[in-house]
Parts: sequence; structure tokens; C-alpha cells
Amino acid sequence: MSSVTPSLIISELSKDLGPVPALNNRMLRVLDSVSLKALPGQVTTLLGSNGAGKSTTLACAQGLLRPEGGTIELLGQDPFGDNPDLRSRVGVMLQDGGLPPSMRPIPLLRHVAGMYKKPIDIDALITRLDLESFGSRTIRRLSGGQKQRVALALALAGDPEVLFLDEPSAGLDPQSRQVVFDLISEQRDLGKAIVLTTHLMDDAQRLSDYVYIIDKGRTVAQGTVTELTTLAASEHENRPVNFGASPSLELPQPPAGLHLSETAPGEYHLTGVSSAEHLNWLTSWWAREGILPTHMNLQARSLEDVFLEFAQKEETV
Ligand SMILES: Nc1ncnc2c1ncn2[C@@H]1O[C@H](COP(=O)(O)OP(=O)(O)OP(=O)(O)O)[C@@H](O)[C@H]1O
Repeated sequence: MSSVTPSLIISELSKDLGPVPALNNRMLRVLDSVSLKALPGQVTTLLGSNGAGKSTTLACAQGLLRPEGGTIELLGQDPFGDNPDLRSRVGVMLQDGGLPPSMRPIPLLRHVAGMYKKPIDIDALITRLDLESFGSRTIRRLSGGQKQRVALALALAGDPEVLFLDEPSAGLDPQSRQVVFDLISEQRDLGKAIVLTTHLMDDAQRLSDYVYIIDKGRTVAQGTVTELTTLAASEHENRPVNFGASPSLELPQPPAGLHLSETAPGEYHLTGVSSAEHLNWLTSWWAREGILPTHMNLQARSLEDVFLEFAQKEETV
């Protein structure tokens, strides 16, 4: 990571919640040594399954939940300290919305914006998020996706330096999702530090500058999407190759660890590829037999592959 001053630094965070009846009313350790940094001008993503501890991490980072251990520095300050100005520099979109059910979205948004010294251009935001299309309804009558859009608008109202977005695309239709993604990217380009949570690999892959994979309350991996996908490729050793050639080729016996098959007439699939030698074996066979493939690709690993491997690895530890 670069030498830019992080907007958020979390070190060795631990948090207990409960008491939990299923644990004889003992407390449950939901965060265990989570550390992360979020830089301005970047989308930092906490990626993890349901219950991994993402929302709890965000709640601690915002000063809403006091941790049992570890330190948090938000815009250089202690989020639990007496610093009223800090709140106005941070925008929050909670998972459950936390919106007042009897209010209408637009008056609420204007009211909230009025509380900030330098609010964002509210009219432009209303248009971008198409809030007018359901503006006459109270919040309790809005759909889940409509509430999400209102919650995002409220988070942006004060033109904050740091944005905490808990599952920002949950429940959105494809069009609204695109609008939300565009808004997040624009805020990032304006230099805001965006910390978002998701369990959706596609969202993480599309939006993130830096990803922390959280599993069972621990940070199990971190890096840019490229770093994570290439790291896992070298560690876990399987980059399948697909190629097309004449149908029903006589397939040679590949070296140990590789498996070659014809998946459809003229379509072939080689799994277990983990080194240049494996590709050399493949192309040597082609050269020997005079095979010129019609197409070939080395299957890129997705964040999902990486995520599943880390989650599996944790289970077997
Ligand atoms: N008040 C509570 N008492 C006991 N356990 C709790 C409480 N709140 C949350 N938990 C537990 O803490 C763990 C982490 O929850 P958290 O909401 O942080 O996960 P998450 O990663 O945000 O999940 P999701 O993607 O489902 O929102 C879960 O196992 C959850 O059941």
C-alpha cells in the first residue's frame, strides 16, 4: 500500500457479543484480531460470508460498538472520543437502513443535508437516485431497494470524507445497482475513503481497490483483486485451459496432476495447470500431432475461487 495517510486504521480488533443462550449465556467472540486500513481515494472492501463479522467491524469503526481489544483511528481520531466534528466527516449507510418509517424520503434528505455545513448537491442526488419516483410515499411503504437508495443518499448528504457502506447493493435491481456503483466510483475518484461490506464476489471484484477477506471474525487474506487472484493461483495451483480443435482427438496421458478431457465435440479442457511446464506439455503435444487449436484460454481465477479456497482452508485448520 502507498504512503498516503489512511483515513481508517484498525489494529487487532476483538469484539464479544451476547450473551448467547446456545453457549450457556456466554459471550461470543465475533471479531478476533481484525486489522485493516482504508485509504482516501480507494474503495476498501470487507468481503465475507454471512456472520463473518463485517457489520460488527464497521460498527466498531464508526464508534457505535466498543471493542474488547485493539485500536481504531478514524480520520486520525478516536471514534469513541469527544469529537463532534468527526461525525460530520463520516457518512454511514447501515444494513437495516435505520430510517424513520413515517417520514417521506425527500424532506428527510433535505432535513439531514441542512444539518451539515457543506452538504452535497441534494437536487442532483435526488435525480441520480431517482428518489422522486417514490417521493410521495413514507419510508415504511418503500421496497427494500428503494430504502437502500434513500439510505445511500442520506450517507452522502453531508459530502463526507469517509463513507461506510454496509452491503450497498443488497436488494437492488440491475439498473439501480449500476447507479449505486457509479456513485461509489465517483466518490472514490473525488478522494473519499469508502469502506464497504459485501458477500457478493461480483461487487467486490468490480468495485474494490483493496479487499480484506473476513472469515469467522478474522482477516484471512488481503490485497488488490489482482494480488489475491494471482496469489491464490500460485498457492493452490489450478488454472484450467480450454481450447478448441478437431473433434475426437486421441488424447495423450498427461503428467501427474493434469487431467485432459473433451467436454463437447471439439472442445477440450485441461485442469491442474500450475506451471509453465504444464503448458509446454500441452503445446508439445499439439506440435507433435500437428494440431492447431481454433481458440484457447487460460481460465482466469475469480475472487470467488480465492474466497472459497480461503474459507475451506480455515475449515480444515
Ligand atoms: N447482539 C448479538 N449477540 C450475539 N451475537 C451477535 C449479535 N449481533 C451479531 N452477532 C453475531 O456476530 C457474528 C457477526 O455478525 P455480523 O453482523 O458482524 O456479520 P456480517 O459479516 O456482517 O454478516 P452478514 O453478511 O450476514 O450481514 C454473527 O455470528 C452474528 O450472529
